[in-house]
Amino acid sequence: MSDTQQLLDRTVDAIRPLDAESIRAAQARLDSLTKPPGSLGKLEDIVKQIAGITGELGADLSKRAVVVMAGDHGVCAEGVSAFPSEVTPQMVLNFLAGGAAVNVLARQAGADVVCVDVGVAAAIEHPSLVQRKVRPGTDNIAQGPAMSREEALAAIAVGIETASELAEQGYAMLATGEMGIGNTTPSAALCAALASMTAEDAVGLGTGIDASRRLHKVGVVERALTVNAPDASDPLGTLAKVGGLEIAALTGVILGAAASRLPVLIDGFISSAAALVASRIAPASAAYMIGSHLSQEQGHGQLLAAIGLSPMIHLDMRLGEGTGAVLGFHFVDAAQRIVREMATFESAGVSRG
Ligand SMILES: Cc1cc2ncn([C@H]3O[C@H](COP(=O)(O)O)[C@@H](O)[C@H]3O)c2cc1C
Ligand SMILES: O=C(O)c1cccnc1
Repeated sequence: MSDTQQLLDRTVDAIRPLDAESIRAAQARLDSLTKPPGSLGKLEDIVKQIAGITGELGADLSKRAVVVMAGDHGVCAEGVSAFPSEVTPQMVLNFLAGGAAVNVLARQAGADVVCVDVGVAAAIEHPSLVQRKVRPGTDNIAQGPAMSREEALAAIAVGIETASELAEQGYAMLATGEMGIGNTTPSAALCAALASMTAEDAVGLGTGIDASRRLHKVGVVERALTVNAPDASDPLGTLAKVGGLEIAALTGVILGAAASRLPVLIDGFISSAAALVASRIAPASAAYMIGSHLSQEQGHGQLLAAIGLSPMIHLDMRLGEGTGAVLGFHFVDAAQRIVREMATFESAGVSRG
């Protein structure tokens, strides 16, 4: 068995269920606070989930990072995006210079941005770029597999190692982000292959194609499914056939975060496709995921539902990069602050119903 397969198997084995006793203690604490039971809605769910993950109530999650995985897509040759592949390395340099939307929103949320080249088609030189290129872009999924099974495992390993290194450095919470022109196409193919969605349901406008180009993109996804015949009972093989390098690496980040008992905020359509693969490889990993926003990308709602996630915010965003996920950090902070600072019925002298 290959080293990367062993790393994946070890990581999956290390993912434990959440701590039921800590969840019970969080529920009891929440019910003692000066509010009708359950009235803080999803904030209460987050408090319980974080307690179950960390084993403590109101844990300090201030050291956090968004991992931006970058890779290119052979399927861009089919004309599925409004932008050319050159934008992928150009945006990577923008991330490294601190000028992209995710950098601004990460600063707002006190998060570091970690940018990893796992499969950009061009060579990028920058001292802050994590160089982990598995191969320079995928092959065209409309004609054959995106990559080999071994390459998919290698990209997953990059993500697992990134998450476990961040955990060792004391990061307490992660978010997923990506950059890869064309990547809404393999993401839609993964939805169709693993979540029983039709290509028509799963394909959206991505960076802003028009309605007729979207119909063409639906046909490209259908061709990718016919040509590759992915098997839903083999999520790794499906990822290799119709996925992408940055998607595979994000699958690894999510599995690695779960194995290290770190909460992981899931961004938009592409990150959620990676989360879908993670949940199919290791169902226990879903308990460590926190849905962030509902992307405008068609199919994101159905995709989140297939993983069992529900979004916290609806801001009509459709960018990716991790922008929605880092905004989600603010709501996790708010939830943790509630459980740390709110008065109880007893301490405030408020009568219970
Ligand atoms: C300037 C620019 C910045 C971006 N940041 C994220 N994306 C987003 O758009 C791409 C997916 O859409 P499609 O499948 O239609 O190509 C991904 O790179 C995603 O991260 C961007 C796209 C552009 C053009
Ligand atoms: O939801 C996303 O992640 C998304 C949607 C459109 C384009 N890029 C990313």
